[in-house]
Amino acid sequence: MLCAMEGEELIKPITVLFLILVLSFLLFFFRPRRRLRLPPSPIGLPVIGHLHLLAPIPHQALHKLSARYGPLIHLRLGSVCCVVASSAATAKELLRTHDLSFSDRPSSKAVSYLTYGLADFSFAPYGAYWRFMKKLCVSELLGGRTLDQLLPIRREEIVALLQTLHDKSQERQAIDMGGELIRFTNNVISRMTMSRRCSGSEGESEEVRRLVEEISELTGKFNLADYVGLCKNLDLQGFDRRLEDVRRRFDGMMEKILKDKEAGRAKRREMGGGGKDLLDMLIDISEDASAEARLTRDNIKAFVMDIFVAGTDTSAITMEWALAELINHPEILRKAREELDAVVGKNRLVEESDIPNLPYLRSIVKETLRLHPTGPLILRRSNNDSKIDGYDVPANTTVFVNVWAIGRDPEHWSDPLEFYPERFMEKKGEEAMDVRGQHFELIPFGSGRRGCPGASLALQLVQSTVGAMIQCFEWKVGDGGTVVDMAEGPGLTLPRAKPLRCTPLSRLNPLPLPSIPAGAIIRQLCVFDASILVSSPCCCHEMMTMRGSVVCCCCRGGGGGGGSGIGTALPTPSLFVPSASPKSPSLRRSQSISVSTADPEVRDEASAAPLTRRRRLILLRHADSRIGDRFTKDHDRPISKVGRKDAISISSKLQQLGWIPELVLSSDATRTKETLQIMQEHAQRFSEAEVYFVPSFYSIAAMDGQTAEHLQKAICEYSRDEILTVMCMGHNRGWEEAASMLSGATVELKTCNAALLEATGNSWDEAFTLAGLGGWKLHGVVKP
Ligand code: HEM
Repeated sequence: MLCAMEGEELIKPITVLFLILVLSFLLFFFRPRRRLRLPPSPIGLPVIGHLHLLAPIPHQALHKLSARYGPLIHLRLGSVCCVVASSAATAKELLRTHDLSFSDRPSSKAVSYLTYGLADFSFAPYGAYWRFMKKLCVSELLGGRTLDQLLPIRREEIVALLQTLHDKSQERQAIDMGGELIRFTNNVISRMTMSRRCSGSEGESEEVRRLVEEISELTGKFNLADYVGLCKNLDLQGFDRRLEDVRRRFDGMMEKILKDKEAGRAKRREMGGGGKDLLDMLIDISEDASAEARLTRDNIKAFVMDIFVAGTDTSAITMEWALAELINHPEILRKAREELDAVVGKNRLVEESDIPNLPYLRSIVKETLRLHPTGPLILRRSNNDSKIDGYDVPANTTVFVNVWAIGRDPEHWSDPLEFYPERFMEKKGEEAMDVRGQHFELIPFGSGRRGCPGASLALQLVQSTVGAMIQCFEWKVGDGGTVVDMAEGPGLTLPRAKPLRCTPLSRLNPLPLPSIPAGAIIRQLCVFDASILVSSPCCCHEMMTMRGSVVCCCCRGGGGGGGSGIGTALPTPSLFVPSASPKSPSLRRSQSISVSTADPEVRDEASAAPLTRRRRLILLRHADSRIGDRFTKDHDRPISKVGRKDAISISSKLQQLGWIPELVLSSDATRTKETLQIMQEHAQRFSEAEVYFVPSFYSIAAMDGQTAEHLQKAICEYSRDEILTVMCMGHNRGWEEAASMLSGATVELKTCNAALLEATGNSWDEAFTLAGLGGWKLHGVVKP
């Protein structure tokens, strides 16, 4: 009886469990399935889907399809599900509103093989490694500080290019400008990356150039194996053999370069000092056991490949299109030359530091990037299901943003096919339209997390080179033609269908070339090593002390200004310039630096007229706060006793330095409000500022990588052009991340620390546009 009872009791739970399992199984398989609402799509063919619709030039074909089916369309390329965005609004939805969901890139057999299994940066999946590399790119490798240090390389290569053009002009021969410009950008990138040129007698450097061409071709070519499942393991197009050959050659060459580099580093260590290129910085980080992520040898090789592939053709082809447009528009060429003659004159070569005063030249480059974006299709991949414009975009969808089509959208651009730089100068404020991902009707460098980290370098290079070509030469169509053919050819980077052949005629004879002092490159390359910093003509007039001696800090603004390199530093003991990288020992030093307390306006000495205005941004983290009880929300935590003392101290120090804000934008959290209140009570001049509490400052600081852009928007919205000093008060991580991203240095902000940043521009919008990420000058971090 007892046994029977126990048996029954046992059977009951098993039966119930069984029923639950059966029910769950039935519910799962017969659940009402939500039908996906995919974007509109043309009729596809079996197996290949819409592949046949992409010929002959994908971005043009996609543009035609979007004109018929709308700004968001759905395609099936073989077995790969894709969506294509062709309007500013849909691009914004994908790249800003849903940035995180679309922050991966699709991979292909060629990409995966050539990048050592996605060990690079451009195709690395969005995750910890990519974030580490992004930070490194923005703050060091491609940041403002590094770009300044490598300025002499760009200047020297421009001079070499002009000299070549000048020599050829004497022979009155038509030349292949595309070829000259690709050689030029390869030389710049190659010297910045590994201190070698890509032309001349160095055979292996020539090989780099050939390899870059082949890698770009292979990664951009359509491979059936990536799209049609049946062909996955077949090599119908003979790709595999070429991939193996290219990778073997690239790897062999990189191994040799790395070995040479390692030998050179060992020698330099023995002798002390020495310059650093990007490869040195990468090796430093790979050897740093305390680095956030460990860089492997494959990571380094793959990153070098990225920089070459992403950075050379794109910039060269942009310059080629700009020149072609100028030759076809002599009136625009004349106006640009007049601007250059008025601002720069004929006795010296245009410099990067002249660019802020050359709005027409900047507009020409913007107009070129609008009509001829050398990344015509941005490629992303969704990592989860999203809703865009009311349509479903499932996870794992390949996304194309048609930048080329967006730049020609008549909704945003009048006479969109006209080359008309004036459109950026017509209405007040429009001239400052940003090309770096803020205005979605013009996104040649993409936008959001995966936006181009080389945009500042590319703009500096393209603007100054196009400026120099306009300044020094008249241009004629080559081989007897009268108009340059503007047809596009197939390829990832919008190449021209026919090479640009033209004849340069020297306009200034002799060319106003600067004499480059021997050792100038060493001085710039070795800027991390103070022992090699010596006096030499320098652009900036600010000095810093390093290892006891006072030297020019070579901070911003190009060179050739002719100031003496040696001067006297102002004593400002409470300021510390954060190291370029806390990870890399050679970049870890902190130095005292002078802070300009002068009127923040840059003046043309001859006319005493203001040209561009210095704009100062103080990023202040709130003072120390008390841990609240369990009923106090984080937002409402008050500041502590130490915080009070610190707030008083920081207000005195900022006042002493003359960094007094006219506008304060502050988070509305209790601890930031209280910090400001104490500062205002203690230092009268802080209470004269206009104050706005911006609630979003509290939440944005917790979001990964978004604070800098958010601050830019808030400042442009709340500030007026005549306000020259703005203080933004908020929280970490966002505040120190924004200070690092804007300045290109690694900035640490403890509570009540203020980062002092400066950029120039006639408006805040212009200052942000011109400086970009990494281009703000960091004066230092003030501590209580
Ligand atoms: C006119 C010149 C250039 C143009 C038009 C251009 C355009 C672009 C575009 C459209 C993207 C994709 C952005 C996105 O997904 O939102 C990109 C990514 C990238 N660019 Fe550039 N670029 C140029 C120059 C450079 C230079 C000079 C470098 C470096 C030396 C560079 C390095 C990169 C890298 C590493 C990426 C991948 C970023 C990532 O995946 O996170 N680019 N570029």
